[in-house]
Amino acid sequence: MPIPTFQAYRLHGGADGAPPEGRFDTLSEDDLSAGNTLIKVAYAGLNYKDALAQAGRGNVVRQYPRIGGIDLSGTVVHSTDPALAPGQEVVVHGFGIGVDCDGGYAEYARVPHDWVLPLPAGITLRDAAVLGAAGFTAALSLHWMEHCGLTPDQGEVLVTGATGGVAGIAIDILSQRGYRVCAMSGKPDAADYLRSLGAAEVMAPPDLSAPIKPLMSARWAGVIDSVGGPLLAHALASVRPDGVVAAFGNAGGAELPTSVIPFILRGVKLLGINANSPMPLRRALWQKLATDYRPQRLDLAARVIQPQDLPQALAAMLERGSTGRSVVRFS
Ligand SMILES: CCC(=O)SCCNC(=O)CCNC(=O)[C@H](O)C(C)(C)COP(=O)(O)OP(=O)(O)OC[C@H]1O[C@@H](n2cnc3c(N)ncnc32)[C@H](O)[C@@H]1OP(=O)(O)O
Ligand SMILES: NC(=O)c1ccc[n+]([C@@H]2O[C@H](COP(=O)([O-])OP(=O)(O)OC[C@H]3O[C@@H](n4cnc5c(N)ncnc54)[C@H](O)[C@@H]3O)[C@@H](O)[C@H]2O)c1
Repeated sequence: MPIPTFQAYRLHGGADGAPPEGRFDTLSEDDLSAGNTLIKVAYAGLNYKDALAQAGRGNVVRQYPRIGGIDLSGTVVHSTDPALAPGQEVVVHGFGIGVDCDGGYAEYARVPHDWVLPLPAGITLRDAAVLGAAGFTAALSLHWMEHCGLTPDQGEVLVTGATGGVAGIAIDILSQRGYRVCAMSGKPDAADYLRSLGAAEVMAPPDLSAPIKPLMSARWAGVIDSVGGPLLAHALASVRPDGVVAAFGNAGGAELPTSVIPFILRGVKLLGINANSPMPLRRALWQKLATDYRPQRLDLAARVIQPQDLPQALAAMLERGSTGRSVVRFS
C-alpha cells in the first residue's frame, strides 16, 4: 500500500551561488532518492555537517533539491531484503545520506538495504539517534586509540570542542572506561555540564595568537579533537611519548600548522577518523556502543526538538551556540 504524502525539510539550490533555501515540502515516496528499503523516520540527528549543508558551506551538498540529515533512526516499512522485516528498528548514518542522496529530515527515508543497521539489543530509537553519527565517531576514535595501545593508566585524555555532540559522548565513554578526561571548552558556563558528563577537569583553550612551539611539556596520553586548525597543532605539541591523537573534526579550521617534531621525537600517533566506515566495522562498533562503550549519561547531552525548530538549531551550531547532541523527532 502506498504511504501517504509526508513532510520533508529540503534544501533548494540558491541562484548564482547564493546559499540554499531550506523549506518543508510535501512529498510522496516517489520523490525520494533511490533505494530498496523504506524507513519511517523516528528521529534524525543534528550534526555539524548538516549545519554546513544548510548554510551552503564546504561544498557539502552538490545537487539540489536535497533532504538533509546525515543520520536517522526509524522502523522499516518495507524492503526487498528479507533480512529487514517491516517494523525492524534500524539506524542509518553516512554513505552520503543528507549529502549525495536524501537523508533523515523527513517522515520517511529510502536507502539501499546494505546501508541499514538493525539496532543492537538494548538501544532505543531515541538513543540510537542521540548516538547517531556522533556516537559512532566517538566510538571509532576510541576504538583506534585503544588499538594503538591507549589505556587509562597511561595518563590523561584531552577532549577538544568539548561541548559539541561528538565530544560530549566521547567524554562520557572515556570516563566510564576509567580514563581521566580533561575537557577543553571556550564556554566558561559549560564547566558544570562537562563535569556532569564525566570530565575530571575543564580547561579553557590556549592563547593561539602566540606562535605554537614544536614541543611543549608533555601532558596528554591521548587527544580526541573536534576542532583541527591551530588548536590541534597546539595539542600535538603536548602529547606524551607514544601518545595517540584522534583527529575527526575541522570546526576550528581545516589547516594544520604543525611540524614533524612531535611525531619523530615523541612517537606521537595522529589517527585520521572518518565515520563513513565499512559495514562490518559499523556493526562491531554499534555492538560496542550497546555494551563496553555504552555511554552512561546520554540524557545529559541529549535534546529533542520539533521539526519546525530544525533550521534555527542547525544555524546555531555554526555560531557555537549549541551544546550536546540534538535530535529532531519525526514520529
Ligand atoms: C560527518 C562527517 C563530517 O562532518 S566531515 C566534515 C565536514 N566536511 C567538510 O568540512 C568538507 C569540506 N569540503 C571541502 O573542503 C572540499 O569539498 C574538499 C573536500 C577539500 C574537496 O574540494 P576540491 O578541492 O574542490 O576538490 P574536488 O571536489 O575537485 O575533489 C578532489 C578529489 O577529492 C575527492 N573528494 C571530494 N570530496 C570528498 C569527500 N568528502 N570524501 C572523499 N573524497 C572526496 C573527489 O572525488 C576528487 O577525487 P577524484 O578526482 O574523483 O578521484
Ligand atoms: N571525521 C568524521 O567522520 C566526522 C564525524 C562527525 C563529525 N565530524 C566533524 O567534527 C566536528 C564536530 O562535529 P559535531 O557534530 O560534534 O559538532 P558540534 O557543533 O556539536 O560541536 C563542535 C564543537 O566545536 C566547537 N567549536 C566550533 N568552532 C570552534 C573554534 N573555532 N574553535 C574551537 N572550538 C570550536 C563548538 O563550540 C562545539 O563545542 C565538526 O568539524 C564535524 O564536521 C567529523
